Amino acid sequence: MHPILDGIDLVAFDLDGTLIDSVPDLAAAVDATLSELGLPEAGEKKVSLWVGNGALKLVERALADALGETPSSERLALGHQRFLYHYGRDVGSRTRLYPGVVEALDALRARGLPLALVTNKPFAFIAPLLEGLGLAEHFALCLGGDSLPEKKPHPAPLLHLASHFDLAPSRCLMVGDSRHDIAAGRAAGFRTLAVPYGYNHGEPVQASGPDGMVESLAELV
Ligand SMILES: O=C(O)COP(=O)(O)O
Ligand SMILES: [Mg+2]
Repeated sequence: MHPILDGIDLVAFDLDGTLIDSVPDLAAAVDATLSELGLPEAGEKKVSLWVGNGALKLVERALADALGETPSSERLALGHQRFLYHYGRDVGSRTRLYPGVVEALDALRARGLPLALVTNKPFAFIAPLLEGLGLAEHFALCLGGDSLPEKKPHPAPLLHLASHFDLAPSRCLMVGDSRHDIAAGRAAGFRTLAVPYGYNHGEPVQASGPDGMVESLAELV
């Protein structure tokens, strides 16, 4: 086991960019939304830079880029609604697990460590995605970006987890791909571990100062 797990009793994982490469499906839904609104499509490269703060922010960034200005609240509300519709129609057909994810989750579970999922993605998309990937049974608790009044980088979802499992935050580890995961983890008093292969607005996640880094989750176990 990786030394970062010493003294850890709960491992919380981010989803997009950490466990799954979800940008192909996110970009398809963003592009379907933009086309419907008569705007040019964005493509996967741009969408990968906008992921990380939930669906509403993703749509706001896409509309601002296409329009060259901040979208009106009416246009944003419509875009958000259309994005949720398009993403919900096909949440996972092009989404893939990153290498090492299944081995890591299986090995941690075999050691009796409870696993949690803390994503900024809307809660409604979590179950269909996990089911499609064969991970429906792996997590003792899942929180989405709309499960609580605050989302990452706010510490509230992580503090909720620690208290749900009756653990001191210092016995919990947050594993993620973006500065929002590391900031939330640090603010909650969790240990933090970053992966470099996901989405962090085009910046290296090392810059946010995680307690550890692994190239692949397989290194955890
Ligand atoms: O939905 C997002 O913007 C990002 O989701 P994540 O928190 O699982 O990376
Ligand atoms: Mg992420």
